[in-house]
Amino acid sequence: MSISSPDTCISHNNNNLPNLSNKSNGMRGNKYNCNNSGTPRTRLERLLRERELRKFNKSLNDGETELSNNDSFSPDSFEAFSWFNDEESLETISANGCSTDGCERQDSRTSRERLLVVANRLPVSAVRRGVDSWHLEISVGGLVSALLGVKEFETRWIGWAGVNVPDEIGQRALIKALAEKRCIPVFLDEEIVHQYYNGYCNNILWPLFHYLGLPQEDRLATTRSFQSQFDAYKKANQMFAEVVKEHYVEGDVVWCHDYHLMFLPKCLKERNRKMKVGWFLHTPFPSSEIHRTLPSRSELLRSVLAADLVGFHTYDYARHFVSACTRILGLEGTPEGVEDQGRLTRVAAFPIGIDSDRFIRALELPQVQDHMKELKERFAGRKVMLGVDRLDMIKGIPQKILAFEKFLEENPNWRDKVVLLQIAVPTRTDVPEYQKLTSQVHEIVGRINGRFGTLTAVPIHHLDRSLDFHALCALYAVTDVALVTSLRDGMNLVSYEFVACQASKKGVLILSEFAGAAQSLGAGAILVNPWNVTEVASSIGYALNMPADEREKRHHHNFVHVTTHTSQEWAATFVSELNDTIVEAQLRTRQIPPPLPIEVAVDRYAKSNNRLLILGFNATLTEPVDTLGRKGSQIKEMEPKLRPDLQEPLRKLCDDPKTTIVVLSGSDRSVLDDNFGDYSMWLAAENGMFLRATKGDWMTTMPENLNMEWVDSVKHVFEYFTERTPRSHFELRETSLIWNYKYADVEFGRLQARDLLQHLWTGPISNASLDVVQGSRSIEVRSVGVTKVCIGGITLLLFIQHHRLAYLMLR
Ligand SMILES: O=P(O)(O)OC[C@H]1O[C@H](O[C@H]2O[C@H](CO)[C@@H](O)[C@H](O)[C@H]2O)[C@H](O)[C@@H](O)[C@@H]1O
Ligand SMILES: O=c1ccn([C@@H]2O[C@H](COP(=O)(O)OP(=O)(O)O)[C@@H](O)[C@H]2O)c(=O)[nH]1
Repeated sequence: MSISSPDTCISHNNNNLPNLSNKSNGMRGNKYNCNNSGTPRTRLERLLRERELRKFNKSLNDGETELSNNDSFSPDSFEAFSWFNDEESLETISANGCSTDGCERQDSRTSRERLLVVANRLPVSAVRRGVDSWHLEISVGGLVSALLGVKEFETRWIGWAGVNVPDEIGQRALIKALAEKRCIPVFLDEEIVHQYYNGYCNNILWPLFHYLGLPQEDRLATTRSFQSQFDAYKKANQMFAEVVKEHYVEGDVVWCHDYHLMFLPKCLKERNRKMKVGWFLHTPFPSSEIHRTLPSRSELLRSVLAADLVGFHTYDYARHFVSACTRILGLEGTPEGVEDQGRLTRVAAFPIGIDSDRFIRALELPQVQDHMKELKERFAGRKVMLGVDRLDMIKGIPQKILAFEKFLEENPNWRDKVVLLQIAVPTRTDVPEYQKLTSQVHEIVGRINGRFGTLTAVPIHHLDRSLDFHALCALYAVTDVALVTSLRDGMNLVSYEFVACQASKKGVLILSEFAGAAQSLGAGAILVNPWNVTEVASSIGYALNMPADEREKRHHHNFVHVTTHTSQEWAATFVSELNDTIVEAQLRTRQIPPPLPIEVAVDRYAKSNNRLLILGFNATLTEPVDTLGRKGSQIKEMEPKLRPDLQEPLRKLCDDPKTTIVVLSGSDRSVLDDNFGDYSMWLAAENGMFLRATKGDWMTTMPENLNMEWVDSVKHVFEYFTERTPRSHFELRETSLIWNYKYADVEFGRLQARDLLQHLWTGPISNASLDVVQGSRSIEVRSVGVTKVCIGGITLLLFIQHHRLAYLMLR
């Protein structure tokens, strides 16, 4: 049993106002930083920050406001989302003749930023009552609970209402009923739900992301149906994208949620590049070794990377995601996120929270007090232990019950003094794995109750149903020990809710170390490995016997965390980070040279009689080819060969008496000779160190006294590392040496590069006049001043002057 660990949520830069210069210089705080502590605490702070951002953005866009259209947005008939929060008694909502107090209530805070939440499940599930009549029930699950606590934004929710509606009358009536709750449905037919939701989402991605692998007995069948399920998944994501497009207003923040919608960021950006798109994963993201097994691994990662900001609950999940992108896609992981050809997708940790006030306030309500009284009377003389979970294999319900059995077995004196209440909310009941789990749990509960029950009492009360909010709050409040034994869990909000309701009782939380919540509530909880039944059983004993002062201390730690890291803050931080990310991307784009105005260039070209075209070689005249890196990762590489489709146009240009062509490259002379030897042009090899007209001989521009004595010793170091780094190689050029690890395992290559540099600095080059240049996957050592800019530039300027040429440089 491990008792408490310090809160590991790392704080980050204090970003009450945008500190853009720092960030764009790569000086942000920790890698994949945990953002809670940097959140503007008050609404005023946040407004100031937003105003500052808008002003800043405006200056970038010559007077256009890009960040949000708060001021111009006029409210429509949608009711504020806060009905979920204000209307505590709301268990079910009748869509016909809406029962809530403010269905038509207009939102007075019209300046709030518009947020489109896109999630597979709407916060309400629809039940048909007639041809055009619907009954709406609140959906159960942490995603819904957390997002309902978000009040800062002008929110609309796009998702599936959990029901098949094949007819138009029914669809129209449901659209209308949901509109009153600011919800917009995506209609998925039965076949799509079967293949996309039950199949790809819940039978493949869900177990995989929770380290459970694919279902064992069905492995072959699953593999066979994989492609059709993935096709349905993509199709469903396209359908979500269509609905977003219909309801999107320029400036909206579009926040996509969870593993159901990994394809959505790509679909949205393809439709509108300027849309502000964030994606947040509510489950763990597994180690890249697990993600690698997924046949559609690359496609899914690339689609998510289309978002501007990608968020996870914990630092670990973010790290796993970045590592999957580097190892599987061969992209560059940076402290900010993932980079692909100059475009950055920001990746960060945003630990979710709950609307703690709502729970604390609820405890004062008379109906909750009544519930509490009933429960206390019912279980008088016994300690109450509580489990609240969806009936899902990730929640470790069998493990929990077996540990309780072991505790009763080993502690006969407790048998009539403790009761375990397990709320097991049915979920995904069409998926066979979930059906099997239900029977398994029922069997274990029956056995234990048969074994330890008496005529008047049973040790386990197991409920296959959900409870309404008030009943749940009462239950949390009267509990002595809450037991969360998830085998893996993105966060687990039940543990937060329990803590919020324990201000007077100060009960104990036993929490799985495999729940995201363990990182934030580890200081006060008893952390356990749910697979270790003996450890969990002894933790139960420890918790039941814990003295009051220890309970109080532990509770205090957790209560402070739960009440300060709320769902409101979580959403505000995510959205504000998304806005910052967009501004930063604009700044970065401004540093990139503007694209060539083709029409102007063509016009000038046509009018001039004496032209010089300076062309780069690698990536300008060559073409990328797919190669396989270590472990099968796909890497785009440039072959040092002129693209076949450019041969003809290049020859025409070279043969034009009014045009002089120079290819300026870092490559050595032989590469340029091989590719361009029979064209009529100029070649500048090794960044201009060597120059020749193809009709003549090579000339060198190398300074006469260039010291090359260092080459042999550097070569030794390079050879040493090449031998020890599979798939790396080095090139010996006339004036430089390059060690290249672009085909090697990215992370190992980087480690080796660091060691190599250390060897160089402490050995062969410590006294030499050399430049060491670190490329993204290479290390180059060359004499001081041997660069494309210095040598190539000087050479070319002399060349231009000599020929009295106007010039255009293409790289
Ligand atoms: O919509 P369902 O298929 O019925 O499932 C319910 C939700 O389960 C998952 O919840 C996760 O989100 C919580 C909040 O971030 C987190 O605390 C928990 O650990 C996760 O399991 C799922 O990710 C949601 O999409 C579902 O709606
Ligand atoms: O009878 C119930 C049981 C649970 N919940 C809610 O379901 C959510 C469960 O979220 P958690 O993050 O613990 O796990 P998830 O089910 O999302 O995987 C919590 O907000 C609970 O309040 C509920 O509304 N009624």
